[in-house]
Amino acid sequence: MVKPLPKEEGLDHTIAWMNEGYLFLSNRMNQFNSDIIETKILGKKCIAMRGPEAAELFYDSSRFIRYGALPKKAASVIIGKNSVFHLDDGQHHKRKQMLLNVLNDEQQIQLEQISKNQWEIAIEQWKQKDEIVLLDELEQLFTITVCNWIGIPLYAKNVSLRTKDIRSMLTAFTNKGTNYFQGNQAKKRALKWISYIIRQVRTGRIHPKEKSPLYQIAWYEDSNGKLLSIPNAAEEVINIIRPFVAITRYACFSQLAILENKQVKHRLHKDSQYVDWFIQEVKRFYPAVPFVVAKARESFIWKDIYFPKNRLVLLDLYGSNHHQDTWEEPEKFVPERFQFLDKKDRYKLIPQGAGDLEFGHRCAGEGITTQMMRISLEYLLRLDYDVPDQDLNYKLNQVPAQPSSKIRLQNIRIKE
Ligand code: HEM
Repeated sequence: MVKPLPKEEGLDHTIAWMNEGYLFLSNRMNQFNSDIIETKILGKKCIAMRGPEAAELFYDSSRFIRYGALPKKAASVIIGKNSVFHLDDGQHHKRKQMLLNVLNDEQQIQLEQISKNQWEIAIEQWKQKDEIVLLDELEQLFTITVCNWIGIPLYAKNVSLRTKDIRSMLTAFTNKGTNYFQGNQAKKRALKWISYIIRQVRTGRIHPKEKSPLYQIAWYEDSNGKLLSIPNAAEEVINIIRPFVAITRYACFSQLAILENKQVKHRLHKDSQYVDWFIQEVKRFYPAVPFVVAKARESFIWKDIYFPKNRLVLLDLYGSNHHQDTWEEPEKFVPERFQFLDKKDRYKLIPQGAGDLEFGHRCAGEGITTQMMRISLEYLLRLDYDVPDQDLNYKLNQVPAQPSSKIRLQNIRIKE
């Protein structure tokens, strides 16, 4: 027997979604006491679901495809029209392989060194200032690091503009979409910039190191043996730069977690196992990507629910990471909970997607995100500073979320 899906009254719920942000889906699921509901956003009917079983279904590529799932506006500003996010089956697998190769262990070692050098330089500058705004400083630090690592020349005079453009892309849908125009302009500038660099590589005017991300993407051939078009190659480069700079939010939230949970600092200094749990808890607890979208490949029935062909399906990432059936006291920040989580479980902790890394759409940068969070923690823990009065709250209806004050720190000095 097919069950009807609980759904809220009303023609369309886009406004409610903009008002409620990360909580939009959970609010309705809690209200209907159901982990699967129907809703309508941007005029499209969607099935929304949460929890580990839903994640397992969502990442079953025999059931779902990505092509055409994201609305065009979001697709063009956030991730580009022909990027890996939209590909399915063999084409997806081949492109994902290339990206995973770009982000391999050897590259991560290079990245570690570049990142640490940039942290040392930044801290020397912070020591000279009365006050820093941590998020702003980190955005610049991460922009320089990622460009350096990818192999993109970045001149000092352009650092502020490039950093600002990446921030505008990240926040294009913040403030109920009013930042969209800025985000779109920034994306166009970034595409022009990176397209120029790809052209320079292909015409032999720039010689990036053979294994560098820039080299690999510029010379990548698709399944038909053709090089990616220049805009498409530029999109894939931007799809590394943009999420890399997004890690700054996690770095700031780590700092917030330390400020708000005084007991964790001591253990972070002493216990590397605890550092792992802490990073996982930051990723679980604090908001990043609210949900992911796919489209039903064919009609099917799951748990007596009918999924029609082409129906949009949303997996609630934030709601899954805060679901009380999966997590004990989910609204408390408790790193120790991760000592009990089976590391092989691919469907419970899902801030960066779930399932298989190679064959599914799970985030290609998960390892790098953890690595950068660990380095950020290591350096921030070496510092002493004063924390002036400020608004450290973050809003769950602002996507992506960040502490309101962006974390102001004063009188920075290195610990004795
Ligand atoms: C703040 C840190 C990050 C968060 C919260 C995050 C989150 C996500 C999410 C939710 C997805 C989509 C999964 C899906 O569509 O089912 C994704 C995919 C992806 N991410 Fe990340 N990500 C982060 C950092 C990174 C970094 C640092 C990189 C690269 C250096 C990266 C590269 C990618 C790529 C290439 C994909 C597409 C994978 C595919 O479609 O197969 N991400 N990420």
